[in-house]
Amino acid sequence: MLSAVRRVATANPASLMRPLASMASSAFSTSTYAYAPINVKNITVFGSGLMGAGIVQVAAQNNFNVTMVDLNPDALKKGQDIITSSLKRVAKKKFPEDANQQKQFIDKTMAQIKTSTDSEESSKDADLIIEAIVENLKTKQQLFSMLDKVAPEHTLFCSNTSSLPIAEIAKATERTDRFGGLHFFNPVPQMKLVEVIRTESTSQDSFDALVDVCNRMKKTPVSCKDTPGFIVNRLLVPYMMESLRIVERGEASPQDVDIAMKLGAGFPMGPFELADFVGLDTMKFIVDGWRKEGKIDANLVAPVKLLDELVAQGNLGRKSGQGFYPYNGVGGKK
Ligand SMILES: CCCCCCCCCCCCC[C@H](O)CC(=O)SCCNC(=O)CCNC(=O)[C@H](O)C(C)(C)COP(=O)(O)OP(=O)(O)OC[C@H]1O[C@@H](n2cnc3c(N)ncnc32)[C@H](O)[C@@H]1OP(=O)(O)O
Ligand SMILES: NC(=O)c1ccc[n+]([C@@H]2O[C@H](COP(=O)([O-])OP(=O)(O)OC[C@H]3O[C@@H](n4cnc5c(N)ncnc54)[C@H](O)[C@@H]3O)[C@@H](O)[C@H]2O)c1
Repeated sequence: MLSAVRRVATANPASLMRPLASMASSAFSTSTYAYAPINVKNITVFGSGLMGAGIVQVAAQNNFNVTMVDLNPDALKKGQDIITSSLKRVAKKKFPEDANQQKQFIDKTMAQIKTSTDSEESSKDADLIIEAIVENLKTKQQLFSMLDKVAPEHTLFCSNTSSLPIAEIAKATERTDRFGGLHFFNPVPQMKLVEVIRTESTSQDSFDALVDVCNRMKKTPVSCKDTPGFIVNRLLVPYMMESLRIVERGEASPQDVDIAMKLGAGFPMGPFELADFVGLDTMKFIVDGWRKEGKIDANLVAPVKLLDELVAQGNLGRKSGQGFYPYNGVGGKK
């Protein structure tokens, strides 16, 4: 086994997944598809917020037919604004001297995207449904339980959850073999990584189809078991919580902690800038959820007043204009 792992470790990322996937299958049930493996073309994304909008954009940029669903037209408009603002940056890089080409690129990408508040209508032609709604287990379970009754039998279901057990979300459906996790990173258009999570019920064909979608989105997929925080967040949560405690103990300011981690550890953002970027509400959902679940050292996720107070005041970071730092209307730092 070890020599096999060493052998694949030198392979390029795309092929790395297949050997890992086959090795991983020894740790998971290899129940075969009840339905023919599918070539995903139509993707429906639930949630048009920070992450849902980014996932929709990247899918549309890579020629998937995409439907973006949220609760109301205002939320959908916010998602569309996130996408157009990002596409302008991407277009300027792709066609630096050609405003006409930039406009064509943006218009073509936006034409691939449908928006809707009708969950049932938006699911009936989906090959893959990706959920990126609020980080709340009950809400996610309610959504998938409803979708399981209206989506085609072959449709794959995925959650973009940062911290919730995929198996817990999946158990609200009758398609646990066609259910996995696709954990994208923020900002989705810029971050190459996607964590592909399989539960003990995810079939090999479903897992392979999800890896294929990541590759077609020009992402670099890694495989992980359905464990708290998967890979990145399992390491990120303790680091960010200890950053909070450094400030809570009066040992350093958020600004100096951020500067220290950027200049001392080479991070692109310090922990407080990152928390404002991700959203303090999402952060609190994650930490409170892990404390309740009790699967990791309770000290790592003990409550910190500073975070709880900011969220209680509605200071959620960039998305609300104020978090650890103040922001102007478009989410940039003042
Ligand atoms: C302290 C509180 C503790 C609370 C405790 C709770 C703990 C919980 C922790 C878990 C959180 C989990 C969240 C989630 O599950 C997992 C994640 O997503 S973690 C976040 C991962 N992302 C990052 O770490 C981002 C790090 N930051 C960066 O990479 C960069 O800062 C940036 C965001 C890319 C911005 O880069 P800058 O250099 O600052 O600014 P630029 O504007 O120049 O951008 C650089 C480059 O990127 C392109 N770009 C940026 N944003 C976009 C976009 N939205 N769309 C398209 N392109 C974008 C930009 O055009 C530039 O391109 P270039 O010119 O360089 O080619
Ligand atoms: N923010 C990040 O950096 C980040 C990164 C990776 C993963 N995630 C995960 O992605 C998910 C979304 O996070 P976000 O930051 O995009 O949140 P967000 O608050 O920006 O967006 C959530 C969206 O979901 C919508 N929504 C809520 N309930 C819904 C429902 N029943 N049907 C349809 N839409 C619904 C909301 O209206 C909102 O527009 C969470 O599970 C989070 O853990 C977040």
